[in-house]
Amino acid sequence: MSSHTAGPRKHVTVHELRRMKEAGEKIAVVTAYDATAARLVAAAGADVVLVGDSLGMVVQGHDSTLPVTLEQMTYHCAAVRRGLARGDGRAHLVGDLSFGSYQASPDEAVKSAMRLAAEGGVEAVKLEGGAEFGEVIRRIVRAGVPVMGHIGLTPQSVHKMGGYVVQGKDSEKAQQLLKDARALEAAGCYALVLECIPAELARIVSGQLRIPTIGIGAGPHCDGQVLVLNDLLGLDDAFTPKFVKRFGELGAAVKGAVGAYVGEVKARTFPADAHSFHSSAVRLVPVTPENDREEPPDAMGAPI
Ligand SMILES: Nc1nc(=O)c2c([nH]1)NC[C@@H]1CN(c3ccc(C(=O)N[C@@H](CCC(=O)O)C(=O)O)cc3)CN21
Ligand SMILES: CC(C)C(=O)C(=O)O
Ligand SMILES: [Mg+2]
Repeated sequence: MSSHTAGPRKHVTVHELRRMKEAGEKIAVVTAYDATAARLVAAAGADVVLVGDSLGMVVQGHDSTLPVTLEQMTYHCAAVRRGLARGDGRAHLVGDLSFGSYQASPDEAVKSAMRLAAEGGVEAVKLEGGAEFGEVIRRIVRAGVPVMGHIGLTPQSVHKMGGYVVQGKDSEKAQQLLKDARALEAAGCYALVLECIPAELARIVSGQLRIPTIGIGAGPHCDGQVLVLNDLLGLDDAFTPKFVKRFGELGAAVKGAVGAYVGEVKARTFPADAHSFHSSAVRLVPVTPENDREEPPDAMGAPI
């Protein structure tokens, strides 16, 4: 039944994602920003790895995704691609187009998408926006790069939305969102992220589209789900929106492990002999005027 426990590890393509929707198999998407994380999430069975521009907040410490550049997205995508290359090659890799890299003109959007594919090694790009991006999407797809759409709460428009708030709550906004979803499918998107919208609306959108919907804060009726890796690992106590479930408490685990290391360094129990290198030849190092001096005493005043 579940394809990640047994069977061939064939690469997840845009066609495979469509097949999964038709077969009613849920799609699991998770972010990664570096090679180590990519290797771990792929080994855990994620179908799709997303290099999200959320790295601006998670990795760079900004309070929005707006400062992230295409250069930086390319760098992180390439690192994730190299991490995936060390695994079984099953996961599908998508990278976010950064703010400012696709909005000004279709020509610039095509160039940005091609750079992320060529240098970053992604097989698809994701961009935020509704029907107004139809032309941009058509042009990128025509250039050979699959496009994942993203509507609802679109973090690159945080100032337009007036904050990170749930979208599509009244029937007029819900109607508009459904129209956008249809337009994005018609423009050639192969999948669509629905972020922070009512579960009832996400259910209707998912039922009306033939392309898979990937929800984050969009309820259980989407064809797949996406979460930021750091959020699902429980690495950050400060970021706790309603849609995040912590599947681990790695923040506490990290503090525990690093605290133990610090304690052992202070107590002189680390490094032990097992972690040290030895060479009997070193005693034969000739004593010269330069190295013939007493070792400094340690802080306790004892000779080392
Ligand atoms: N670590 C991380 N996880 C993410 O999911 C994420 C990022 N960063 N950065 C980019 C965007 C920003 N995102 C956000 C940020 C905050 C809320 C938030 O505070 N939502 C409120 C909703 C309030 C309301 O409208 O009722 C919540 O309580 O969930 C939602 C999405 C999602 N993305
Ligand atoms: C949360 C997902 C959908 C995203 O766009 C990101 O991580 O940047
Ligand atoms: Mg993003």
